[in-house]
Amino acid sequence: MTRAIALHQVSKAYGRAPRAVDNLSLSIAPGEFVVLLGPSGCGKSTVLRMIAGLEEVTEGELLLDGEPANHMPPSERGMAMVFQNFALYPSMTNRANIGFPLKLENPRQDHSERVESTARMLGIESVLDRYPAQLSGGERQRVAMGRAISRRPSAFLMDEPLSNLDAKLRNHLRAEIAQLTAELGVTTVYVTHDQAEAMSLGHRVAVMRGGVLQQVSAPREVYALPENVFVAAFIGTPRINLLRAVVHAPLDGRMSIDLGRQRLPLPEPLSAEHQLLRIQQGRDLIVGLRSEAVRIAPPSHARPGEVALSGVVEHVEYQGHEALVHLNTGSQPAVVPELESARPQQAARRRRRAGGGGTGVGVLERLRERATGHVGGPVVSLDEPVSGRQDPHSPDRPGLMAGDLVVRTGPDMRLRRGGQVPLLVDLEHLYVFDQQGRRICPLPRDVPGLDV
Ligand SMILES: Nc1ncnc2c1ncn2[C@@H]1O[C@H](COP(=O)(O)OP(=O)(O)OP(=O)(O)O)[C@@H](O)[C@H]1O
Repeated sequence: MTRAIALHQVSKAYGRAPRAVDNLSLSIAPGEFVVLLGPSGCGKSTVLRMIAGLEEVTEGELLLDGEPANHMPPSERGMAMVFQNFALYPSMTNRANIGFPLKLENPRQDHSERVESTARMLGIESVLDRYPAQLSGGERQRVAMGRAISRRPSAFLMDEPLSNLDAKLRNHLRAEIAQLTAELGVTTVYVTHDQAEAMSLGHRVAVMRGGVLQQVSAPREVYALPENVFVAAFIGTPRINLLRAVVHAPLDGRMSIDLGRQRLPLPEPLSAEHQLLRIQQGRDLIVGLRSEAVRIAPPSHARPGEVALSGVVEHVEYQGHEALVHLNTGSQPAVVPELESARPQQAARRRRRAGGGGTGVGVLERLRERATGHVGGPVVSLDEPVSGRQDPHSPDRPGLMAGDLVVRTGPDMRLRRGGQVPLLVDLEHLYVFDQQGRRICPLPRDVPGLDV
């Protein structure tokens, strides 16, 4: 039988260090495939190990099929773990490795039929009588999976099972894991720091940072409706363009978003969501534009909802099937590591107590200051501002950086470095994040009293 797994406000502390997992709540339905995604050290494996019973829960409650399970011994949980390092017994044949858990459970029974049907499922019948050292990495990981499956566990817990394999094999095994877990219908919790893997495998993806759960949603939703700037920046390749911005809302004129040297005029009549941006007037905000929201085309080609910008070509990355064009639009990129606190609510309260929160101090300074005592620390290796590298096209505006926007084009578009190109921005795909890095446009679902 497959299991429901629920964590209620679960925390894990190792000694006096900041909590490795902080107040995490997550309910996983029987048969569901949930991926825990986040940068190294964010607490993913610790969550998995608490579910397995290999790590004690410091605070909060773990429920298995609705029953409290904080103190249930691992062997009674009926779960199987698959790790990154295959951990097979080198002196046993692969057949004996797969059959080992069955033998432990029931030493007198003949398990050969179960071992062979498991091997068939994984396409490794022909290597059963070899030893692990005689296998390729992919075959070894299949044997490790076979060992986990053979006992017909009620849940699979997989900790980066593919990260030791080369890219081609990883893609191949990824598809196999998806198929296998779907066929078996077993609840699966899968840990990875690879967003592409998470997006392709999970029914839902749980994004963590600094021990704190940031968002749990279906893959499409984490991409299309990231709850904060950290999730927006962690999911998607190339990374979302994040630019510092200010809303400009004159009483007698058209509302626009000021990106530094250029403005994005909001289409009229204003949508309800764009209307609400009026209250943000004058505050430091962050605009998010995924590469598919911007295209290189003249204003005369604008479709409804598209507005014109321009940019200077800094660099073109050819990728074969497409090219990524790095442009300078005269705006200032927002720096992600300090942008979003792992605990936005607490951080906001602290700032209010300190009497801050106005518009006098730059958002980056405040966020950087907040990040100093932060459990997560610097967690993403995203672009830092390059000191001393100023916009060569705007000598009167020191501090502006080159290459603030990345746009996708077909591989054949001829672009000259330093040349000016016209851009069209699709405002349907515009994200706006507030000073705490929370998404405010499109509106979050949980805004009380608002129905737009
Ligand atoms: N046994 C332990 N004792 C002390 N600290 C630990 C222990 N295990 C993990 N930690 C700390 O807890 C935090 C979370 O670690 P964890 O292994 O869960 O992260 P992770 O997201 O799985 O990282 P990775 O992707 O690198 O495996 C880290 O700061 C780590 O150093």
